[in-house]
Amino acid sequence: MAALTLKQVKKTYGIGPTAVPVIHGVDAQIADGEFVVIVGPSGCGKSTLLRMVAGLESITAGEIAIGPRVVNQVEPAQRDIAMVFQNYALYPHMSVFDNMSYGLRIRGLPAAEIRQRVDQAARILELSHLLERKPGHLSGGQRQRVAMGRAIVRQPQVFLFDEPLSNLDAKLRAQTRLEIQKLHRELGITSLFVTHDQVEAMTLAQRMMVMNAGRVEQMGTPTEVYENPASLFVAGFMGAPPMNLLRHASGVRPGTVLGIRPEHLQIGEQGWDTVVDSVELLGAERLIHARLGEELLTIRVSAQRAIPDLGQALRVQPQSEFIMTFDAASGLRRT
Ligand SMILES: Nc1ncnc2c1ncn2[C@@H]1O[C@H](COP(=O)(O)OP(=O)(O)OP(=O)(O)O)[C@@H](O)[C@H]1O
Repeated sequence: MAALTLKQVKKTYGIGPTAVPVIHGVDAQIADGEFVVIVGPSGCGKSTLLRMVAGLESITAGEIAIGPRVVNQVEPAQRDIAMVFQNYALYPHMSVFDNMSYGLRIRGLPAAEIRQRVDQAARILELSHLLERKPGHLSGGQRQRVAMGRAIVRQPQVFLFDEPLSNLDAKLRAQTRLEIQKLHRELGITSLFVTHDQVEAMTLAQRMMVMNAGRVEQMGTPTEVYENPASLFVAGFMGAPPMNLLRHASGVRPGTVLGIRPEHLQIGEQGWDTVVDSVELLGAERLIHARLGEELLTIRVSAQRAIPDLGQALRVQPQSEFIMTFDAASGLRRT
Protein backbone atom coordinates (compact mmCIF):
# COMPACT_ATOMS: atom_id res chain seq x y z
CA MET A 1 0.00 0.00 0.00
CA ALA A 2 1.09 3.55 -0.56
CA ALA A 3 0.12 7.18 -0.32
CA LEU A 4 -0.70 9.03 -3.53
CA THR A 5 0.53 12.58 -4.15
CA LEU A 6 -0.57 14.95 -6.92
CA LYS A 7 1.37 18.19 -7.28
CA GLN A 8 0.12 20.87 -9.67
CA VAL A 9 -1.00 18.23 -12.14
CA LYS A 10 -2.08 19.67 -15.49
CA LYS A 11 -3.42 18.18 -18.69
CA THR A 12 -3.79 19.70 -22.12
CA TYR A 13 -5.07 17.60 -25.00
CA GLY A 14 -3.50 18.38 -28.37
CA ILE A 15 -0.91 21.03 -29.20
CA GLY A 16 -0.73 24.44 -30.84
CA PRO A 17 -3.89 26.29 -31.80
CA THR A 18 -6.11 23.24 -31.20
CA ALA A 19 -4.77 22.60 -27.66
CA VAL A 20 -7.52 22.04 -25.07
CA PRO A 21 -6.47 22.52 -21.44
CA VAL A 22 -8.70 20.28 -19.27
CA ILE A 23 -6.91 19.93 -15.91
CA HIS A 24 -5.61 23.21 -14.52
CA GLY A 25 -3.26 22.31 -11.67
CA VAL A 26 -4.58 19.77 -9.19
CA ASP A 27 -2.94 19.26 -5.78
CA ALA A 28 -3.96 16.36 -3.56
CA GLN A 29 -2.44 14.24 -0.84
CA ILE A 30 -4.15 10.87 -0.40
CA ALA A 31 -3.03 8.96 2.67
CA ASP A 32 -1.91 5.35 2.65
CA GLY A 33 -5.06 3.22 2.91
CA GLU A 34 -7.47 6.10 2.35
CA PHE A 35 -10.59 5.86 0.14
CA VAL A 36 -11.02 9.07 -1.85
CA VAL A 37 -13.85 9.73 -4.30
CA ILE A 38 -13.45 12.18 -7.16
CA VAL A 39 -16.89 13.61 -7.93
CA GLY A 40 -18.08 16.26 -10.34
CA PRO A 41 -20.30 16.82 -13.37
CA SER A 42 -19.73 15.25 -16.76
CA GLY A 43 -16.67 16.65 -18.50
CA CYS A 44 -15.00 18.17 -15.42
CA GLY A 45 -11.91 15.99 -15.89
CA LYS A 46 -12.39 13.17 -13.37
CA SER A 47 -11.53 10.33 -15.75
CA THR A 48 -8.62 12.24 -17.22
CA LEU A 49 -7.14 12.70 -13.75
CA LEU A 50 -7.62 9.02 -12.90
CA ARG A 51 -6.13 7.92 -16.22
CA MET A 52 -3.08 10.09 -15.54
CA VAL A 53 -2.60 8.31 -12.20
CA ALA A 54 -2.96 4.99 -14.03
CA GLY A 55 -0.47 6.03 -16.70
CA LEU A 56 -3.03 5.75 -19.51
CA GLU A 57 -2.69 9.48 -20.25
CA SER A 58 0.51 11.49 -20.22
CA ILE A 59 0.93 14.29 -17.67
CA THR A 60 1.35 17.70 -19.29
CA ALA A 61 2.83 19.34 -16.18
CA GLY A 62 3.23 18.63 -12.49
CA GLU A 63 4.01 15.44 -10.65
CA ILE A 64 2.23 12.24 -9.57
CA ALA A 65 3.86 10.04 -6.93
CA ILE A 66 2.79 6.62 -5.65
CA GLY A 67 4.48 6.26 -2.28
CA PRO A 68 7.88 7.96 -2.56
CA ARG A 69 8.20 7.19 -6.29
CA VAL A 70 7.37 9.83 -8.92
CA VAL A 71 5.62 7.86 -11.67
CA ASN A 72 5.32 10.47 -14.46
CA GLN A 73 7.60 8.44 -16.71
CA VAL A 74 6.68 4.98 -15.37
CA GLU A 75 4.74 2.58 -17.64
CA PRO A 76 1.20 1.65 -16.42
CA ALA A 77 2.21 -1.98 -15.84
CA GLN A 78 5.07 -0.88 -13.58
CA ARG A 79 2.98 1.47 -11.40
CA ASP A 80 1.64 -1.24 -9.14
CA ILE A 81 -1.96 -0.12 -9.55
CA ALA A 82 -5.12 -1.99 -10.52
CA MET A 83 -8.01 -0.36 -12.30
CA VAL A 84 -11.70 -1.32 -12.37
CA PHE A 85 -13.67 0.11 -15.27
CA GLN A 86 -17.33 0.61 -16.06
CA ASN A 87 -17.03 -1.94 -18.88
CA TYR A 88 -15.47 -4.82 -17.08
CA ALA A 89 -14.41 -6.68 -20.25
CA LEU A 90 -14.14 -10.24 -18.98
CA TYR A 91 -12.95 -13.00 -21.33
CA PRO A 92 -16.21 -14.76 -22.26
CA HIS A 93 -14.64 -18.14 -23.02
CA MET A 94 -12.78 -18.32 -19.69
CA SER A 95 -14.15 -19.40 -16.32
CA VAL A 96 -14.36 -16.95 -13.43
CA PHE A 97 -11.24 -18.55 -11.95
CA ASP A 98 -9.32 -18.14 -15.20
CA ASN A 99 -10.51 -14.56 -15.64
CA MET A 100 -9.36 -13.67 -12.15
CA SER A 101 -6.04 -15.46 -12.40
CA TYR A 102 -5.10 -14.52 -15.97
CA GLY A 103 -2.82 -11.61 -15.03
CA LEU A 104 -1.03 -13.68 -12.42
CA ARG A 105 -0.42 -16.54 -14.85
CA ILE A 106 1.04 -14.07 -17.38
CA ARG A 107 3.38 -12.88 -14.64
CA GLY A 108 4.42 -16.48 -14.02
CA LEU A 109 3.35 -16.81 -10.40
CA PRO A 110 3.41 -20.35 -8.99
CA ALA A 111 0.09 -22.21 -9.31
CA ALA A 112 -0.28 -22.65 -5.55
CA GLU A 113 0.05 -18.93 -4.91
CA ILE A 114 -2.42 -18.13 -7.72
CA ARG A 115 -4.94 -20.55 -6.19
CA GLN A 116 -4.49 -19.01 -2.75
CA ARG A 117 -4.91 -15.41 -3.98
CA VAL A 118 -7.98 -16.24 -6.10
CA ASP A 119 -9.58 -18.18 -3.26
CA GLN A 120 -9.04 -15.29 -0.86
CA ALA A 121 -10.50 -12.72 -3.28
CA ALA A 122 -13.41 -15.02 -4.13
CA ARG A 123 -14.19 -15.44 -0.43
CA ILE A 124 -14.23 -11.66 0.17
CA LEU A 125 -16.42 -11.09 -2.91
CA GLU A 126 -18.63 -14.12 -2.28
CA LEU A 127 -17.70 -15.67 -5.60
CA SER A 128 -16.31 -18.97 -4.31
CA HIS A 129 -19.27 -21.00 -5.61
CA LEU A 130 -19.02 -19.40 -9.07
CA LEU A 131 -15.37 -19.98 -9.92
CA GLU A 132 -16.05 -22.55 -12.63
CA ARG A 133 -18.80 -20.53 -14.37
CA LYS A 134 -18.36 -18.56 -17.57
CA PRO A 135 -19.17 -14.81 -17.47
CA GLY A 136 -22.18 -15.33 -19.76
CA HIS A 137 -23.87 -17.23 -16.96
CA LEU A 138 -23.43 -14.49 -14.34
CA SER A 139 -25.57 -11.50 -13.40
CA GLY A 140 -24.27 -7.97 -14.05
CA GLY A 141 -23.39 -7.53 -10.39
CA GLN A 142 -21.51 -10.83 -10.28
CA ARG A 143 -19.55 -9.87 -13.39
CA GLN A 144 -18.58 -6.60 -11.79
CA ARG A 145 -17.40 -8.52 -8.71
CA VAL A 146 -15.26 -10.76 -10.93
CA ALA A 147 -13.71 -7.61 -12.41
CA MET A 148 -12.96 -6.42 -8.88
CA GLY A 149 -11.57 -9.84 -8.02
CA ARG A 150 -9.23 -9.62 -10.98
CA ALA A 151 -7.95 -6.32 -9.56
CA ILE A 152 -7.65 -7.62 -5.98
CA VAL A 153 -5.55 -10.69 -6.79
CA ARG A 154 -2.83 -8.44 -8.14
CA GLN A 155 -2.41 -7.01 -4.61
CA PRO A 156 -1.71 -3.53 -5.94
CA GLN A 157 -0.50 -0.49 -4.01
CA VAL A 158 -3.46 1.54 -5.30
CA PHE A 159 -6.95 0.75 -6.63
CA LEU A 160 -8.43 3.00 -9.28
CA PHE A 161 -12.17 2.79 -9.99
CA ASP A 162 -13.66 4.56 -13.02
CA GLU A 163 -17.45 4.68 -12.55
CA PRO A 164 -17.56 0.92 -11.95
CA LEU A 165 -21.21 0.90 -10.88
CA SER A 166 -22.82 2.93 -13.63
CA ASN A 167 -23.92 -0.10 -15.69
CA LEU A 168 -25.80 -1.64 -12.76
CA ASP A 169 -29.42 -1.01 -11.84
CA ALA A 170 -30.21 1.04 -8.73
CA LYS A 171 -30.61 -1.87 -6.34
CA LEU A 172 -27.47 -3.63 -7.48
CA ARG A 173 -25.57 -0.36 -7.35
CA ALA A 174 -26.49 0.12 -3.69
CA GLN A 175 -25.52 -3.47 -2.91
CA THR A 176 -22.19 -3.30 -4.76
CA ARG A 177 -21.44 -0.02 -2.97
CA LEU A 178 -21.66 -1.89 0.33
CA GLU A 179 -19.40 -4.62 -1.04
CA ILE A 180 -16.79 -2.08 -2.08
CA GLN A 181 -16.91 -0.58 1.43
CA LYS A 182 -16.43 -4.03 2.96
CA LEU A 183 -13.59 -4.75 0.58
CA HIS A 184 -11.86 -1.57 1.61
CA ARG A 185 -12.30 -2.36 5.29
CA GLU A 186 -10.77 -5.80 4.82
CA LEU A 187 -7.91 -4.90 2.51
CA GLY A 188 -7.23 -1.23 3.40
CA ILE A 189 -5.80 -0.49 -0.05
CA THR A 190 -5.43 3.17 -1.05
CA SER A 191 -8.32 3.82 -3.45
CA LEU A 192 -9.33 6.52 -5.87
CA PHE A 193 -12.92 6.19 -7.11
CA VAL A 194 -14.47 8.34 -9.85
CA THR A 195 -18.20 9.03 -10.07
CA HIS A 196 -20.55 11.77 -11.22
CA ASP A 197 -23.14 10.55 -8.70
CA GLN A 198 -23.04 12.61 -5.53
CA VAL A 199 -25.00 10.04 -3.50
CA GLU A 200 -22.43 7.39 -4.41
CA ALA A 201 -19.66 9.81 -3.46
CA MET A 202 -21.23 10.69 -0.10
CA THR A 203 -21.77 7.06 0.88
CA LEU A 204 -18.41 5.64 -0.25
CA ALA A 205 -15.87 8.34 0.46
CA GLN A 206 -13.68 8.80 3.48
CA ARG A 207 -12.78 12.06 1.75
CA MET A 208 -14.13 13.47 -1.44
CA MET A 209 -12.55 15.69 -4.06
CA VAL A 210 -15.22 17.83 -5.69
CA MET A 211 -14.13 18.88 -9.18
CA ASN A 212 -15.48 21.51 -11.51
CA ALA A 213 -14.10 22.43 -14.92
CA GLY A 214 -10.67 20.90 -14.36
CA ARG A 215 -10.13 22.31 -10.85
CA VAL A 216 -10.62 20.96 -7.34
CA GLU A 217 -13.32 23.07 -5.71
CA GLN A 218 -13.10 21.38 -2.31
CA MET A 219 -11.58 18.37 -0.62
CA GLY A 220 -12.99 17.07 2.66
CA THR A 221 -15.04 14.41 4.39
CA PRO A 222 -18.61 14.01 3.09
CA THR A 223 -19.90 15.74 6.24
CA GLU A 224 -17.52 18.68 5.87
CA VAL A 225 -18.39 19.15 2.22
CA TYR A 226 -22.15 18.87 2.83
CA GLU A 227 -22.25 21.06 5.91
CA ASN A 228 -19.57 23.52 4.87
CA PRO A 229 -19.43 23.88 1.10
CA ALA A 230 -16.52 26.11 0.08
CA SER A 231 -18.24 27.55 -2.97
CA LEU A 232 -21.54 28.09 -4.74
CA PHE A 233 -20.66 25.24 -7.09
CA VAL A 234 -20.20 22.74 -4.25
CA ALA A 235 -23.30 24.02 -2.45
CA GLY A 236 -25.40 23.48 -5.59
CA PHE A 237 -23.82 20.16 -6.58
CA MET A 238 -23.90 18.26 -3.27
CA GLY A 239 -27.29 17.38 -1.82
CA ALA A 240 -30.53 16.13 -3.34
CA PRO A 241 -32.54 18.27 -3.60
CA PRO A 242 -29.79 20.88 -3.84
CA MET A 243 -29.34 23.83 -1.52
CA ASN A 244 -31.62 26.83 -2.14
CA LEU A 245 -29.48 29.62 -3.56
CA LEU A 246 -31.21 32.98 -3.41
CA ARG A 247 -30.15 36.23 -5.00
CA HIS A 248 -33.20 38.41 -4.53
CA ALA A 249 -34.94 37.43 -1.29
CA SER A 250 -35.34 40.10 1.37
CA GLY A 251 -32.21 40.45 3.47
CA VAL A 252 -29.87 39.33 0.65
CA ARG A 253 -27.31 42.06 -0.01
CA PRO A 254 -26.38 42.92 -3.62
CA GLY A 255 -23.41 40.89 -4.83
CA THR A 256 -24.25 38.13 -2.39
CA VAL A 257 -25.99 34.79 -2.72
CA LEU A 258 -27.75 33.33 0.29
CA GLY A 259 -27.70 29.54 0.71
CA ILE A 260 -30.04 27.47 2.85
CA ARG A 261 -30.71 23.72 2.63
CA PRO A 262 -34.33 22.57 2.18
CA GLU A 263 -34.24 20.82 5.59
CA HIS A 264 -33.33 24.07 7.32
CA LEU A 265 -36.52 25.91 6.37
CA GLN A 266 -39.53 25.96 8.63
CA ILE A 267 -43.13 26.76 7.85
CA GLY A 268 -44.65 29.01 10.48
CA GLU A 269 -45.99 32.41 11.43
CA GLN A 270 -42.98 34.47 10.42
CA GLY A 271 -40.50 34.72 7.58
CA TRP A 272 -40.63 35.01 3.80
CA ASP A 273 -44.03 35.17 2.10
CA THR A 274 -44.19 32.40 -0.49
CA VAL A 275 -46.79 30.75 -2.70
CA VAL A 276 -46.94 26.97 -3.13
CA ASP A 277 -45.97 25.98 -6.67
CA SER A 278 -45.78 22.17 -6.48
CA VAL A 279 -45.46 19.34 -3.97
CA GLU A 280 -43.50 16.07 -4.29
CA LEU A 281 -43.79 13.03 -2.04
CA LEU A 282 -40.48 11.24 -1.36
CA GLY A 283 -41.78 8.62 1.06
CA ALA A 284 -41.16 9.68 4.65
CA GLU A 285 -40.68 13.26 3.48
CA ARG A 286 -42.33 15.77 1.23
CA LEU A 287 -40.76 18.52 -0.85
CA ILE A 288 -42.71 21.73 -1.18
CA HIS A 289 -41.58 24.03 -3.99
CA ALA A 290 -42.78 27.56 -3.32
CA ARG A 291 -42.40 30.83 -5.22
CA LEU A 292 -40.50 33.55 -3.41
CA GLY A 293 -40.72 36.54 -5.75
CA GLU A 294 -38.97 35.39 -8.91
CA GLU A 295 -37.15 32.53 -7.20
CA LEU A 296 -38.24 29.03 -6.32
CA LEU A 297 -37.65 27.75 -2.81
CA THR A 298 -37.60 24.04 -1.88
CA ILE A 299 -38.70 23.11 1.62
CA ARG A 300 -38.28 19.58 3.02
CA VAL A 301 -41.01 18.63 5.49
CA SER A 302 -42.22 15.43 7.12
CA ALA A 303 -44.85 13.55 5.09
CA GLN A 304 -46.97 13.58 8.26
CA ARG A 305 -47.64 17.24 7.66
CA ALA A 306 -50.84 18.22 5.84
CA ILE A 307 -50.32 18.76 2.08
CA PRO A 308 -50.63 22.44 1.23
CA ASP A 309 -52.83 23.45 -1.71
CA LEU A 310 -51.21 24.69 -4.89
CA GLY A 311 -51.33 28.49 -4.86
CA GLN A 312 -51.63 28.59 -1.06
CA ALA A 313 -49.67 31.28 0.81
CA LEU A 314 -46.95 29.97 3.15
CA ARG A 315 -44.64 31.77 5.55
CA VAL A 316 -41.20 30.22 5.43
CA GLN A 317 -38.52 30.91 8.00
CA PRO A 318 -34.85 29.95 7.50
CA GLN A 319 -33.07 28.61 10.59
CA SER A 320 -30.55 31.41 10.96
CA GLU A 321 -27.64 29.25 12.17
CA PHE A 322 -27.70 27.35 8.86
CA ILE A 323 -27.73 30.35 6.52
CA MET A 324 -24.61 30.65 4.35
CA THR A 325 -23.54 33.50 2.15
CA PHE A 326 -21.45 33.39 -1.00
CA ASP A 327 -19.83 36.06 -3.12
CA ALA A 328 -21.92 36.22 -6.33
CA ALA A 329 -18.95 37.17 -8.54
CA SER A 330 -16.28 34.70 -7.35
CA GLY A 331 -18.69 32.04 -6.06
CA LEU A 332 -16.60 31.72 -2.89
CA ARG A 333 -18.10 31.24 0.53
CA ARG A 334 -18.24 34.34 2.75
CA THR A 335 -19.92 33.14 5.94
N1 LIG B 1 -8.62 12.78 -26.20
C1 LIG B 1 -9.20 13.95 -25.92
N2 LIG B 1 -8.97 15.03 -26.71
C2 LIG B 1 -9.53 16.23 -26.45
N3 LIG B 1 -10.33 16.47 -25.39
C3 LIG B 1 -10.59 15.44 -24.57
C4 LIG B 1 -10.05 14.13 -24.78
N4 LIG B 1 -10.50 13.34 -23.79
C5 LIG B 1 -11.27 14.09 -23.00
N5 LIG B 1 -11.33 15.36 -23.46
C6 LIG B 1 -12.06 16.48 -22.85
O1 LIG B 1 -11.55 16.65 -21.55
C7 LIG B 1 -12.56 17.04 -20.66
C8 LIG B 1 -12.57 16.12 -19.45
O2 LIG B 1 -12.98 14.82 -19.84
P1 LIG B 1 -13.13 13.63 -18.80
O3 LIG B 1 -13.52 12.41 -19.57
O4 LIG B 1 -11.91 13.55 -17.97
O5 LIG B 1 -14.35 14.15 -17.92
P2 LIG B 1 -15.20 13.40 -16.83
O6 LIG B 1 -15.32 14.33 -15.69
O7 LIG B 1 -14.60 12.07 -16.55
O8 LIG B 1 -16.58 13.24 -17.56
P3 LIG B 1 -17.63 12.03 -17.63
O9 LIG B 1 -18.25 11.92 -16.27
O10 LIG B 1 -18.60 12.49 -18.67
O11 LIG B 1 -16.84 10.81 -18.03
C9 LIG B 1 -13.86 17.02 -21.45
O12 LIG B 1 -14.18 18.33 -21.80
C10 LIG B 1 -13.52 16.19 -22.66
O13 LIG B 1 -14.26 16.60 -23.76
